[in-house]
Amino acid sequence: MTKFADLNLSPAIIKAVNRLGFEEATPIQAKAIPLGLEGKDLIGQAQTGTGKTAAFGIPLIEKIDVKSPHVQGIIIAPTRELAIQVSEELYKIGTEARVKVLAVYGGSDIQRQIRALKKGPHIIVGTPGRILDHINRRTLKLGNVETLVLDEADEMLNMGFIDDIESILETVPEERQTLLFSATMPTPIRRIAERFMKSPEVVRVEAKEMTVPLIEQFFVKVPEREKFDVLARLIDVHSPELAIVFGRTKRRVDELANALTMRGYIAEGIHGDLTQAKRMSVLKKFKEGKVDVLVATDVAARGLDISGVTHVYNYDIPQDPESYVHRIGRTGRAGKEGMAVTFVSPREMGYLRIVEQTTKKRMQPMRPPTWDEALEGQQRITMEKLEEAIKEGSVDEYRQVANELLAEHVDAVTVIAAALKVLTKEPDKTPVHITEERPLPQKRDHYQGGGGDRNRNRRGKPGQQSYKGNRKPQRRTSGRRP
Ligand SMILES: Nc1ncnc2c1ncn2[C@@H]1O[C@H](COP(=O)(O)OP(=O)(O)OP(=O)(O)O)[C@@H](O)[C@H]1O
Ligand SMILES: [Mg+2]
Repeated sequence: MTKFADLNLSPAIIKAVNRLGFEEATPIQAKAIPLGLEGKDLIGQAQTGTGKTAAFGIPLIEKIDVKSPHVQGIIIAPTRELAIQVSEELYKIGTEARVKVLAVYGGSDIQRQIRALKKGPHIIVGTPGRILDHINRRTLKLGNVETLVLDEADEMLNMGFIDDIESILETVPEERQTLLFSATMPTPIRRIAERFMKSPEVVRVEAKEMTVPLIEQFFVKVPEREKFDVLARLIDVHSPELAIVFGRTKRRVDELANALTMRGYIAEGIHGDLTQAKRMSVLKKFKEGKVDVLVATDVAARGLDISGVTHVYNYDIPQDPESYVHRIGRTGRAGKEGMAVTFVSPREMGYLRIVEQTTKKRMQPMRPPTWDEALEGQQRITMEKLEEAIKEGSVDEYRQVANELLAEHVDAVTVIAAALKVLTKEPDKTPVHITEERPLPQKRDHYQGGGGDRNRNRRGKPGQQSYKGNRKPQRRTSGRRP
């Protein structure tokens, strides 16, 4: 275990890190911070939610000369939300050292950003397009940049940002330090990335699996047209504190958010076609717990760090294993537990196996809950709420009516049952419309017909996990839903 105090950091940073409640450095931080301080180029790869932001943020901040008015560090991130989140974390780490951090991203008032840029920020965090825009307007000068970071580098290169990134790099001095971080770094992408770097060191946290062990991973084999009912029942049974549902397309995200709302869940969708203001307000409500279920596309959720996400549902299995890793990594962060459930239509089983081969982790089969089980789940939540109210003991104002009710009805159980019924959100059968999506093109997994697969079939069937899983992540007992 490495303490931050052993990492040769300045007192201002140690103080900030303590204030953030970080007790010791995570493994990627312990490895990357010393190399980063030495000025080495780094490719950092570690599981989701293990503190990569501070792993590049701390050495970056240490090297800033706060007396200079120039931009000395630039971080490029694939989405606006991520740029904001990273700038907030760096601000917290650097506040004691008086390091000024500014986020620049599209969809927000450029004049205001220009004014903020004039105030001499030391570090800029931004999306590729908006950074370039400022470079072209000459409102952002990168001639004094010493450190450049690409957060979620593989995603940015996948998204076709390579030309933008190269244009940005042309304005950054060559003798800079370049840091590149992600939970996944497929080899071809890494080769492209290395073009920007000088004999980079690869810092990787050796782990048996690519995913976090604290995330329990399940799959449910379910035909497309039954998916929505299964999703609703799973949410009833699991009663997540906060849940994220991933859909494959923007239309799917919109339809799912609407359908969930019609069934009485507090759900909202987020994807790239929404205005920046809308995206930010949805995320804010989700973080504050005013929205229980966030429905999202892959891109919208990369890197997002929202505490309290206990469950991730992949309504559609992702096309590539990397997006699976990033999706489920929205839960199980910073040492917390989480559960991930992936829906897979029978024809898509090949994709599931490919995901498992990449992550080196098997998903356990989960049986879809029945309507009765969903009801039972909701009844249990009502009961927990009642127990809590009893424990709190603040029910005196209700004793009078309780006595009246019991005087009128002979059977106390009937009275309580009625009260439970009123309080319970019964599983809803409101018809909803979800456009059917074609399954992904059939893909054969490498092991089909081989020993591994036979083995799995034998194990899979009788040993099926119940819909409840083994461990259930802690649920917020105060329950927000009526
Ligand atoms: N040393 C630490 N001790 C405790 N918590 C930490 C530590 N370092 C970072 N954290 C917290 O852990 C959470 C996850 O960190 P972060 O977002 O940097 O993860 P990440 O590795 O970038 O994940 P992803 O791959 O999803 O982007 C954040 O809330 C962060 O504040
Ligand atoms: Mg990150």
